[in-house]
Amino acid sequence: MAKTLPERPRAVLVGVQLPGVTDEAHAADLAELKRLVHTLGFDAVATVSQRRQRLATGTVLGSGKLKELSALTGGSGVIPSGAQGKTSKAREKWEAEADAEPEGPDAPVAPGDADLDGSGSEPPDEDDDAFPDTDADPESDADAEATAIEPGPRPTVVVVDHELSPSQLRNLERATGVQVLDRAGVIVDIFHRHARSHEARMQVEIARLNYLAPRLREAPGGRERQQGRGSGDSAIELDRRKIRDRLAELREGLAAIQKDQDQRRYARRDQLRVALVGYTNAGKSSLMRALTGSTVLVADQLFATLDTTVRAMQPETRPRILVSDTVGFIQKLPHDLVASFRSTLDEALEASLLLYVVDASDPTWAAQLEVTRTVLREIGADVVPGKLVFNKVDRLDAAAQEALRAQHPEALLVSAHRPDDVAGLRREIIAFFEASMVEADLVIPYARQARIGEVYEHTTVVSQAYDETGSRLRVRGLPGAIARLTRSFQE
Ligand SMILES: Nc1nc2c(ncn2[C@@H]2O[C@H](COP(=O)(O)OP(=O)(O)OP(=O)(O)O)[C@@H](O)[C@H]2O)c(=O)[nH]1
Ligand SMILES: [Mg+2]
Repeated sequence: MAKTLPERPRAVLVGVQLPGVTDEAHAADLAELKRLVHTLGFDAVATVSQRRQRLATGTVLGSGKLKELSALTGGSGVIPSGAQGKTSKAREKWEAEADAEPEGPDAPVAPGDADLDGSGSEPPDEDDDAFPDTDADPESDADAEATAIEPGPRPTVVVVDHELSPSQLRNLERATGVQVLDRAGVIVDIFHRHARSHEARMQVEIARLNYLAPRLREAPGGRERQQGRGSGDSAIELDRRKIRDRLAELREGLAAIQKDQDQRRYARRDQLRVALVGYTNAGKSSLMRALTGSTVLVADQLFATLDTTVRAMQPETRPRILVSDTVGFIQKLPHDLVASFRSTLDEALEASLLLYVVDASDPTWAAQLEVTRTVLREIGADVVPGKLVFNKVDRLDAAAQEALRAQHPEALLVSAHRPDDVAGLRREIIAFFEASMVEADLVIPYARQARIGEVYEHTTVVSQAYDETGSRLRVRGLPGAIARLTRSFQE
């Protein structure tokens, strides 16, 4: 069976637990990194974790841990001074030693884990293999403790749970002998792979080039590359110029698309709009599907959705209510990505109501909600009225649901998979808009009867009467929409 599956590259995860980060938070971070890596198509087969006061400037990890990591990947464990070719020797050595590596499940890491807190007696760089088991990881199958590694071919990628400077990246690549990615790089790559619409693709490319540009400047083996091309500094300079040109081209293209969208947005200004926002994988698209009957992509992946989709709630209300599905958030989201998705988000955030969708079955939901709130605050969307929606409650037992209700009496508890819950959410949404609607009279002269459809589109018509001037409609709608209709029929 396994043979029919294509081979997935194997990755080693690296995380440093900094002061102030609890064991749980650290484990959750690494579990999330594992999911990110999985989404990218790699299998995380080992985790190297270390407690440190700060990231080691040159290599993130201390020298002992770096050796341990490199033993897994077949690297030398040291940063060669410009020389190449040590890797293969180290590999031979590693192969010879591999069998001797301690690998037992009862390796003495657990006790260290328990008594490390506050003891301060451990050397800062070494020995700190204690890594809390990642049972928070929903996809956890065989989890690695420190140096434990799943049997199989040697990992070919190292993924570090921190943002790396270009030189840290280069040093780690030299020491481990394999490709090294940082968390931001993984996220950028996932975005790159999942972007569908023209706009999303352009936005991601901008973020990607911005991410790559500084790394290119100090590219690993920059010297080797220049030698290869035989053109010295100018090779990098050329690449940089190409990137600049491409960025300019992309920004121009994006501006054109956005102009187009501004127009469409303008046309929608009177409509009732609600946006689903929240952490990635919370179930926004699932709720979107359930509320609108649309077929947006739902997937157990991080960042399945990158485009804002807008659909009318079904069955259609009068006036109709538009629902937007948006890109999800994640902690340590690369800044450029937030910036490049700003316009996509802006569109959604023009909504009158934000539904903060939370995966209540995720033990870290509170931290995820905080990330969502922070990003929305940063883009100025915290002033939009919001409603907390705990999703996936079908995975919670009654006691956990009760606790959640007690903690957040204002929130709605739903499962996107239960039609009754979705109907309840729908009622809440309608009630929200009802509450902000006002009643008014509109007079539509006979000469303008052809445009009466506009009234029905933007308001609820309570009653209709005719007199000598035209039809007189009693309507309910948002104050802005009524004001605009009144004006347009008086002109
Ligand atoms: N058990 C359960 N699973 C759910 C529920 N809602 C969504 N899911 C699952 O959660 C996963 C993610 O759902 P999506 O709707 O794609 O989540 P999203 O928030 O749109 O995620 P991104 O677009 O990646 O940010 C999918 O596997 C869904 O089937 C729910 O209420 N209960
Ligand atoms: Mg989605």
